[in-house]
Amino acid sequence: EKGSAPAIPVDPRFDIAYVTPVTIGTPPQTLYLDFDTGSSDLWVFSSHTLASQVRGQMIYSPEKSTTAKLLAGHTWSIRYGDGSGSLGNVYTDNFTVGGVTVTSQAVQTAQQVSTSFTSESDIHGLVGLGFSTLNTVYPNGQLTFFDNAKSQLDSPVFTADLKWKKEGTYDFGFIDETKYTGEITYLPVQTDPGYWTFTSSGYAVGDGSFNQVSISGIADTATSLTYLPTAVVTSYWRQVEGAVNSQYYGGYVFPCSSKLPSFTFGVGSANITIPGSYINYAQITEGSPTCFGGLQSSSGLGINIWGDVALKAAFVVFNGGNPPTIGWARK
Ligand SMILES: Cc1nn(C)c(C)c1CC(=O)Nc1ccccn1
Repeated sequence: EKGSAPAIPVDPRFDIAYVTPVTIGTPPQTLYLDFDTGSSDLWVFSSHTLASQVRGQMIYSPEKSTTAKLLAGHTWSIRYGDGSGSLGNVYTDNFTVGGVTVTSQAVQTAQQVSTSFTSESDIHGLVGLGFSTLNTVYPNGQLTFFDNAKSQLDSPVFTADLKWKKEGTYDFGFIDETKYTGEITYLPVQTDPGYWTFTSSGYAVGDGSFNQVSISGIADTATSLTYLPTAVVTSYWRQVEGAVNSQYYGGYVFPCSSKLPSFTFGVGSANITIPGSYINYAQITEGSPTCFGGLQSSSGLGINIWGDVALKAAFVVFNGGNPPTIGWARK
């Protein structure tokens, strides 16, 4: 079995996130969810979510699904690294993405969500694609959609082909050779504590020399920006006239009129180049001449994060085989 589903940019002015249509239950209820390789909970806005915290999101109503079953005595509560979070109860139900159906998927219904989720009406929940060890359901942790689907997939993989301000795809169970150029370079994955953690072999700014330095970080499809060590990020922004690391805005900002250099990162003996345009993330406010950078320092996060700004420059294979590996190709 294999499947394909679109990764649609939320607010194509700047790619805050990407959402993918899924159906849950019988008859099928459609929601648009943010697929997240940086977490492992599948949670949705629901008929249980506090009305004051719902603002236009589609919701899943288990009481309207003949195949929904309450997972009695189970609750969940998740806190993301950016401080956002949600919590609630758990059902199992039929869950379909791009034609691939898992018949008894744990669907975590939100009773409460934090303000950043309430304010993003285009995101109706998350599908965790990290390792199931990170799942927060208590007292028994639940499996991700990918872990449940793996055995029925032609190959135990999924791929991310995210695009700059355009619709991309998530493929499940196969590798689409038409989606990339050259070869895929596979790297080992550290699965503890449960992220897709890999080590990049270095970086270059623009057409500058390559700095061979190991950078261990997570591939995170639900994080908009890319957060790397301060030394790397300062050497990048030093090349941009007028760029400053603003306490006020919480990161590097620069004149929107700047022509940004590209950023190249090593994957084994190969490399991926992020065009400068992808690193011009957004104006700080509508119409402002000051823009916020897509490449920011990871100091204070305790982890380096290869978020959408980096991922959208590549074709990425999340290989759930034994052992798991992560594949990178140019496109
Ligand atoms: C900003 C940040 N710090 N740390 C440690 C991490 C892991 C992040 C990224 C993050 O929180 N991503 C996120 C937020 C909401 C929903 C899904 N993913």
